[in-house]
Amino acid sequence: MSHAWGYAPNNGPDKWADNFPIANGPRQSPIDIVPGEASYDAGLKPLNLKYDPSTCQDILNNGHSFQVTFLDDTDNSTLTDGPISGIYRLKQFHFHWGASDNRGSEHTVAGTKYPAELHLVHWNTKYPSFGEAASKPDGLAVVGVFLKIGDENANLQKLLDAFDAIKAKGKQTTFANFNPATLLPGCLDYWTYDGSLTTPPLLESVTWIVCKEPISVSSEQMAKFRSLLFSAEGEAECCMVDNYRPPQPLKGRAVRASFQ
Ligand SMILES: NS(=O)(=O)c1ccc(C(=O)NCC(=O)NCCc2c[nH]cn2)cc1
Ligand SMILES: [Cu+2]
Ligand SMILES: [Zn+2]
Repeated sequence: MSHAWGYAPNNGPDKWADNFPIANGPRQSPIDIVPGEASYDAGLKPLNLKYDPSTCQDILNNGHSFQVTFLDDTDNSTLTDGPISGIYRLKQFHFHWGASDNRGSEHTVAGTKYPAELHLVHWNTKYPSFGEAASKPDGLAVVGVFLKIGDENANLQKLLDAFDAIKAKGKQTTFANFNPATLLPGCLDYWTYDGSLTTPPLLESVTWIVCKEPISVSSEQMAKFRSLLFSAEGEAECCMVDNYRPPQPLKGRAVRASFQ
């Protein structure tokens, strides 16, 4: 799928409003999460994530991230409870990362940037499909998990081992029996707020659920993320790095915490 938008100076986040005016909308993502300004909500339930590895389909380089896509025609891999009502199905997960370890996440915590951020994308089954749900205010729920430099992450390594087959934009390969739950932190305390997709079309349909606890990634593993390309085969090679949108104005939104 070809795009005009990207992360370069000529087509990056500061230019997206030209073709997607919602970029300046009232509920844009990501945001800077300020823990001291989040309000504890005792009514928030624990996250209930139930993933079936057999729904894992393939891994692809879509030209702005790499994505693992799931079969979403059954309720085998779902998100329930947490801040949402009803059943949301897992569609895909992907990451955002930086050119160096000091940046890369989309959400920030009191101004702190992490080297990468995982997004697990789910859609509300009250709607017939992901595409339909993506245009509804309660259509999507994305679980965000920060990556922090530390021990090598063996579960993450399973993804990185597939990178040689998806180095360039448009490359895709079968990727079976991966359990995304292995990428979740031990503690599922979270912040939640109403937001949007962080890439065009920037639709304001996302209930964001950002985990407080990061997972680990080694610096060598981060270097492997940066070996992917924004460019397609035959094009001038352009490393896939800094594929993150910076924090957007809160515009009066409340950020709730599931923990005290
Ligand atoms: N970062 S994030 O807020 O979690 C997020 C951003 C975009 C999408 C999305 O779904 N984006 C449109 C779309 O329909 N994507 C499929 C077609 C496509 C375009 N480019 C690659 N695949 C999903 C999650
Ligand atoms: Cu795309
Ligand atoms: Zn994302």
